[in-house]
Amino acid sequence: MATSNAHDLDCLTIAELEKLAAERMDKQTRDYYNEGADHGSTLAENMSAYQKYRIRPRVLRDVSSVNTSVSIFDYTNSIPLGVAPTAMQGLAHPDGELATARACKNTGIVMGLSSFSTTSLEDVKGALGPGHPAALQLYLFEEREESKRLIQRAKKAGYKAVFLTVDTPVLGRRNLEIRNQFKLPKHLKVANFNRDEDAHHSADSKEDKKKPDEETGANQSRKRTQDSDSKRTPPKGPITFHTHAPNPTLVWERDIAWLKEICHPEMQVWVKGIATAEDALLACHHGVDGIVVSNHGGRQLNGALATIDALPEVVEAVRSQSKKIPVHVDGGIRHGTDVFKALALGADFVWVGRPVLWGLAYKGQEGVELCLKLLSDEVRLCMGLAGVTKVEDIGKEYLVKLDRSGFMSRL
Ligand SMILES: Cc1cc2nc3c(=O)[nH]c(=O)nc-3n(C[C@H](O)[C@H](O)[C@H](O)COP(=O)(O)O)c2cc1C
Ligand SMILES: CC(C)CC(=O)C(=O)O
Repeated sequence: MATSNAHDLDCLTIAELEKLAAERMDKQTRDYYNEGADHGSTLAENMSAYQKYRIRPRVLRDVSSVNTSVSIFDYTNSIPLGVAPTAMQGLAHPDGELATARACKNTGIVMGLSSFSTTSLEDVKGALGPGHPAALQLYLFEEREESKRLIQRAKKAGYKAVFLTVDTPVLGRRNLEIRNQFKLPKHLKVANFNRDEDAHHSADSKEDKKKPDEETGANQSRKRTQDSDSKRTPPKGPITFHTHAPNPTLVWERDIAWLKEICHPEMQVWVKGIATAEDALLACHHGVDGIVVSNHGGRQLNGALATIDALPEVVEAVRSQSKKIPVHVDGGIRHGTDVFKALALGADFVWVGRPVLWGLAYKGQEGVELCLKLLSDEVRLCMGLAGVTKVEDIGKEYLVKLDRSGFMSRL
């Protein structure tokens, strides 16, 4: 993405974008998008943990030409950053995921699409165009046939990868969502499921196919979480995120093998939601194609470590393996310097969630483009000021870490 001098003078930072978006969203949407699980300490720490690192800039290095691009899925992405999959973007703007897709296309940035999008995966891919890469985030349902159909549709539409979300065996406790009795408004639907075309495949009763009621779903989900294992039954009825996204039965051995069988060779299989070296090694052992270090933007296990703190052990574990797979990270990235720090700590690429939703709520496609442009300009500026002209040259020699007493150490 080329740096341009045209600025939106109302919005020069992601922090300003957050404020502008907050004024434009209704309470239910704002709370759903912005909250973290429980007390929100992991959500806050995802951001604040970046402040433990400072950049060691180098000078007199001819930074007249800075190349911020990286290759992902055989595509030249304009910056080492992608749009993380976030559910139900129709809540932010009537154009929803289509606006995000068009913005990704215009800025040369890969898009992650949530299974629980309010636009179908085919329409989103159509808006991105044939040469533009996308990854489908997957919640692997207990009803395997439903997931299989979704994967096959993604393959047909040209998605490059599925990102299996592994941090959601049960849904984290989001108190505002509970208090607001979150409901998808009637004019929106989870567009990849409960479609007429799916009806002939489904064994559900007629009664089960009535419009999803997310409030009832939330109650069902809470009830299922509280039930003991012996009483737990697979979800029945229409597919809603409260009932179907959490799947407590998933395990490495059976499910990764199943997924690879269905996806390969056309689509890669990644795991999203890794936070430890042990699980990174298991991911390598089970032959996944890539890892996203993530805690779901602090929306699942509150008290879990910040993703930038989990990243080094995951990178070290993956580097100890003979077959290297890419390690990406998301969570708390709000500035180009955060992107630089994550790359310096060994990430190959980063993904951003909420800032994109704020852009969408602010001005639809234009707002998402603004968000991506702000981050892009900041990455370029940071690289130039740190004395780095290529992304692959960003390494740990550019960072120091501050301990609690303010003592700085080289990495
Ligand atoms: C409103 C919202 C919805 C999300 N929906 C999904 C989802 O459907 N699937 C998923 O794997 N992650 C989902 N995520 C998590 C993001 O993919 C990503 O991990 C997280 O937003 C990164 O943190 P950040 O928002 O601080 O950038 C969602 C996050 C938010 C904020
Ligand atoms: C479909 C959902 C579970 C969406 C989600 O991942 C989230 O709200 O964090």
